[in-house]
Amino acid sequence: MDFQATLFEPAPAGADGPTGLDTGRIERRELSHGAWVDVGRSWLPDADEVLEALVREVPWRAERRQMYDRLVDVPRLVHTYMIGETLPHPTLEAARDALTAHYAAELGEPFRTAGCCYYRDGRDSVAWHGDTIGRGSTHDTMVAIVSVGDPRKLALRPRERDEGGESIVVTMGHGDLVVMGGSCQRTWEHAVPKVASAGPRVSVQFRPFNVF
Ligand SMILES: O=C(O)CCC(=O)C(=O)O
Ligand SMILES: [Fe+2]
Repeated sequence: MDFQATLFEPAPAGADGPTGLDTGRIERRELSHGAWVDVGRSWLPDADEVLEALVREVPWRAERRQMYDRLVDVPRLVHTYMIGETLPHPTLEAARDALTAHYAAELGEPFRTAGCCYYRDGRDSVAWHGDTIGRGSTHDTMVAIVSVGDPRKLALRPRERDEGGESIVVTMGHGDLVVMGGSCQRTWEHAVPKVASAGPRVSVQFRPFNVF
């Protein structure tokens, strides 16, 4: 099931004004177990330029992981900008800072790192997981994702599925913002499933210190 616009509570109007990075347009959906997800459609300005800069300038790395007795390719390219590193487009830095300001009261700390994933086509994906390395496994936190390029689905499901909680899907389109918050990383899992056909998509995940 896709998100209906009507399922979202309008967020309190922000003081950010009508220009780009308007955090007043972000809408929240409460999930179970104290998890929630915020969505801002077409939120990121300069999305075409940002996509181009990301594809061109990020030092993309292919990873391989041990799977039982064999090494398998991780089906996407990755790179993480650590604290203090310059991001490949100024709009990404402006976005991170706007998100830090918007969520300051609720999050209590800035977004610091920027994880980048490059999904080259529909075969690239990320399997079900929570971002539970570091404090996300024990504390409420946030992971803010901006998505550029072809739309892909972010699927979310409660970790304990015997309680009847069904999974939901948020389509992440070009320039969209999706923030997973509250207990989402430890009580829910998320995935970007493979699809029959898709063009390139890059996601940038802003995280606080010690959340991965
Ligand atoms: O690409 C995305 O939007 C999600 C990526 C993700 O879940 C992760 O890197 O932890
Ligand atoms: Fe994740």
